[in-house]
Amino acid sequence: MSEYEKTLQEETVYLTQTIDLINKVIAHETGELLESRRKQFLTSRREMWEDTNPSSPDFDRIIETSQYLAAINQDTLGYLHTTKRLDRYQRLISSPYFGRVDFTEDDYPERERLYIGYCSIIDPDTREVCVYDWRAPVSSLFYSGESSRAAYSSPAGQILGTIHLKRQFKIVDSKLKYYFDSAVRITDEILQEVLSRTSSSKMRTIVETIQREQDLIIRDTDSGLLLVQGMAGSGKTSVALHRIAFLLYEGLMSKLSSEHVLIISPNELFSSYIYGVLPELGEENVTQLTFDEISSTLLSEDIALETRNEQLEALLLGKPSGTLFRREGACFKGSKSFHTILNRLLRHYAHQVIPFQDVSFESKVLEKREILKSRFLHNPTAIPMAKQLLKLEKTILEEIHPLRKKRLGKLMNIVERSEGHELEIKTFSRYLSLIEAKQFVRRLHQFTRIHYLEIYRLLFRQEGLLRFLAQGLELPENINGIIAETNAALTAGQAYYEDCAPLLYLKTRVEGIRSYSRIRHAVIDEAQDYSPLQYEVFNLLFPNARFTVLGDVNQSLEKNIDDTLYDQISSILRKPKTSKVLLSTGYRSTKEINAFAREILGKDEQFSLFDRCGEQPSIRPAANTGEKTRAIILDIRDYVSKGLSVAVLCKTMRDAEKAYSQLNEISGIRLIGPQEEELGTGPLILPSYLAKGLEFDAVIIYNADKETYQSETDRQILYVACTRALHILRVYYTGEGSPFLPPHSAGGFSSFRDL
Ligand SMILES: Nc1ncnc2c1ncn2[C@@H]1O[C@H](COP(=O)(O)OP(=O)(O)OP(=O)(O)O)[C@@H](O)[C@H]1O
Repeated sequence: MSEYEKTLQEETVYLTQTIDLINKVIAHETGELLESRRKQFLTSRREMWEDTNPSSPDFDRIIETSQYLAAINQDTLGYLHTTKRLDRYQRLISSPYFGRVDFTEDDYPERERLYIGYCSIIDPDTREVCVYDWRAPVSSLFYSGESSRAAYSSPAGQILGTIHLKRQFKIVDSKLKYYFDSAVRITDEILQEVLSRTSSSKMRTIVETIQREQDLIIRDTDSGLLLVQGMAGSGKTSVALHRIAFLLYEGLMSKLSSEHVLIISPNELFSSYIYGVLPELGEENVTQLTFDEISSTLLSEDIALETRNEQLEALLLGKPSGTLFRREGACFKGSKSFHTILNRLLRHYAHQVIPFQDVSFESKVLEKREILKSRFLHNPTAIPMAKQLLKLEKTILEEIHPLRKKRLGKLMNIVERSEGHELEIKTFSRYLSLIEAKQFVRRLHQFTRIHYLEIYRLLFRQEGLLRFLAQGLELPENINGIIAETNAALTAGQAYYEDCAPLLYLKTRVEGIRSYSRIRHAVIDEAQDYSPLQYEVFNLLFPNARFTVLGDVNQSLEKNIDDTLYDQISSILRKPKTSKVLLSTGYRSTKEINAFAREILGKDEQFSLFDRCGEQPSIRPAANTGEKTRAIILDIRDYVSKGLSVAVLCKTMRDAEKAYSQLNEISGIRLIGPQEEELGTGPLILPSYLAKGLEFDAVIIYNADKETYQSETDRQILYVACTRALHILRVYYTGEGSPFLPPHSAGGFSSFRDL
């Protein structure tokens, strides 16, 4: 028997013991715990019905019943918690762990064998840990370490020691298929195997093959702001989700739970794509919101909003020169300069625009306008403007309340003396008093009621105001056009997507929004899609949160940005400890696809290519649309027959609709638009911006011609589209190809004509 077979046998014995143990735990929990929880739960219910009369209107009884209800809720939660845990154990039986580390702690002679799995398994009799949760401090030894000397942080401090072995297992249906050993670094073999699988419409967990640089991000607990720049497919989203699972596990002590965590996601398709990951990691799902959803919740009562997808369609359609003005406007309204202008606008509004007036009652001045204004402006407690004015209003109304009573007496005298109301002196006097009060309140509201939307409108409506507030700042070349166009849209009751952030900023500053103050950790994925002003909004909306911000400056769709983005984010979010990490290995695509995408980008980026080889991407010029359509149909049918997921990616929705009209004879093919929330199965046609963050076994670029992909931002869109492919990439065009496509000969990429 070889050494390998001997070890395999030994490990099989440990596996059998572990499975027996899981069965013992299940039996223990089912038999004793579950039964006692069930009994407890039934007893509480029975007691409630016997001891109380729930239909009684008696107040004491209601309190009594609610106490019972609280107890029942507690018992129900306990019962559900146990059934959930049992569910997890049942699933663990098929694969209880995936790794092992042998470690000797300094000053202790014993060599410990630590098995690592999705969750801890503890012997209920001996309390011995047989499998450690991958998030436990000691499990970090499995993922980290370049040398045999290693350390992990425990509640008691740093534990130093020596790693003797790292072993990875492939266990399927409770059977040990094989294992790999390495001295210090977990090997690539299992990662190779995982990455060569076909994709599905749902994201998978990566617990078994988390790489060292990813693990450092997942386990970072110090940073108030963690910034991650990572190339396409480097695992940013996966790492973000595993980090949430880790923080929730860690947070058991600090009471961080799923309702305190929020993911800002690029669109609903993406949200549904990642929806299953946290439950698979044994955690509750956390709230996911798109920027559109935040805007809609907070602004849509006041104004009709353009969505991000609508904005992208408008920007991407047509020639870049045709949309220059809109692009300039969008860039300006998201800029740091515009943030300064908004701050100046608020100050200007408070000092110059709010029409403070003398408050008089019965022709006697009670409050001078100068005094009111100065009380408002010298407000040491940073209460938002609108709230402060409401406070002022309340004080004034309280002040005139006794005066109104006196005034009613006077009015009654007047009415009594006048003719025609002898029989209704009291009623008529009250009526007159009410009219006077209404007039008074209306006058008061002229300076105590302000609205963020009016403030924003003023910026574009009042001639010269924006230029006045922009003194010392650089304005876009087409500023007059931008002002006129924005004014027209706002007057028509519409806001462009790029106006949503300024409106949210003003609303939050003016009214003070508390809706998201419970959030203690915010994860922002696709960080490059947000402007500096949007980050200012995040900062205001989530004042109590730490942030994990992940992005790729090369995947911006409508603007050119660079690494300085992260410096800007850091200076906006201003957290005590900020860390920046780079992920430079792409795991999604084959080496060939990654190399192809890198050529499209044309930058000398520090990418390292993970060594998973596959078919060369092929560039396929076609003589005409008919030839192209026939070739694509053949491709799709071939991939579908092999069980691969396929996406035809176009630049815009309009292009996608055209492609669909030509390819709709393929059975089950679907056109995915912005309203779609699920990817489902079967071949798909969609614009690249909706495919952001997603992946497919085979990607077909529908029309990579010179006309469609010509600007620098088009280059990035093409890069995003190509990097969605795991195994196969085919790029079609008619006419002249985009200048960004790698030359066939240089890249060694096969061409349709050469085949
Ligand atoms: N350590 C890993 N082990 C196994 N698979 C991994 C690992 N890291 C990443 N992957 C896989 O690589 C693919 C890309 O991951 P992910 O979507 O998280 O990357 P990303 O950086 O967010 O990509 P993009 O920026 O292109 O949206 C996924 O299929 C993911 O499962």
